[in-house]
Amino acid sequence: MELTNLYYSPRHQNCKNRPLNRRNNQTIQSLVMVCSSTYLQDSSTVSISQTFTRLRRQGQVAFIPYVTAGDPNLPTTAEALKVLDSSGADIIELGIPFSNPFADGPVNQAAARRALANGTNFDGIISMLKEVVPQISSPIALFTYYNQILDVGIAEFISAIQSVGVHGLVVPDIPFKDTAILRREAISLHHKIELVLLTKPDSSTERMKAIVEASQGFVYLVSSMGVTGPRPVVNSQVQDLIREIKKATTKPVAVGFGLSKPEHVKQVAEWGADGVIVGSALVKLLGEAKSPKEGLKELETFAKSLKDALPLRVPYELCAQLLTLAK
Ligand SMILES: O=P(O)(O)OC[C@@H](O)[C@@H](O)c1c[nH]c2ccccc12
Repeated sequence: MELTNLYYSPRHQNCKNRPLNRRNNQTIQSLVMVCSSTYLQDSSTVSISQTFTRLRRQGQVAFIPYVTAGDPNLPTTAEALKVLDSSGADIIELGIPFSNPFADGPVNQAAARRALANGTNFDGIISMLKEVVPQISSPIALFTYYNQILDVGIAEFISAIQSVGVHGLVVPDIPFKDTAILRREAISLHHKIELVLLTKPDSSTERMKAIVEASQGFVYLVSSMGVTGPRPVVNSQVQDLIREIKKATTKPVAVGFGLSKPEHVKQVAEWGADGVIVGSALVKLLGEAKSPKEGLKELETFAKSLKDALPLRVPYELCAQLLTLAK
């Protein structure tokens, strides 16, 4: 843990976003270690909301990788989920390949084509998840276009993903009026699926407020207009967008679209994001590698570099204790 990354979390009203003084580092480091270890819970698979609560206590930003199921094949996806889980993923977004992924850029579109070409389908993904979910601690947020749910049937789709322990659902193209139907189906006695909604840079304040109000687990802030895919730099608007959303809700905000380098995720975290979502840059490594084995190795290395780039936040009340102690 790089102590220079220690700074107040912008979450607390009277908190200032400034580095902690570096005096007496040993004391600070040992206290942070003790405090974060007391918070360390058994992170066996818990819900998305609970994951963010744990991370908030530990002063951590969620690393949320995205991969496409079945690319390059389902057995490799099974391994990729385990690799991402052991490389620091806090939540994993898993895409169901679709024939018309209109919100996706070339990398994710190619991944969907490869997955569909090798016969990947919903039933195969469910069977794979049945095996893998018990082996990982990161909750899975399934990513799908709305038509794919309607093709299976809302009740059947929700029941199938609940049965294998999926915790979240991200449906970028669901009409806002239909989200209540999905939320109703997704809450069952035994297992609630959290429906994550997306807000975009061009969402009106009124629409953004309605989205953050209805979103469960976290709010997905799409960082830039257009389709998914690596951007050279992070849209500077994101800092203000995060601030606007945090005026409207205390729910966690995770930023995605275009984040493709460690410095991107660090920047977004320092702007106050509670989570960062990286897809295409990981999908490219996994799906376009010389072999699945090579792809898994590159996935692991890159995922770890992204996780390591995320700053540790020390909750304000802990900062105050640290600073008194360090005097
Ligand atoms: O690929 P990127 O630019 O890193 O963005 C994440 C994105 O892949 C993932 O969240 C996602 C995949 N397909 C989508 C379609 C719409 C919104 C989001 C997505």
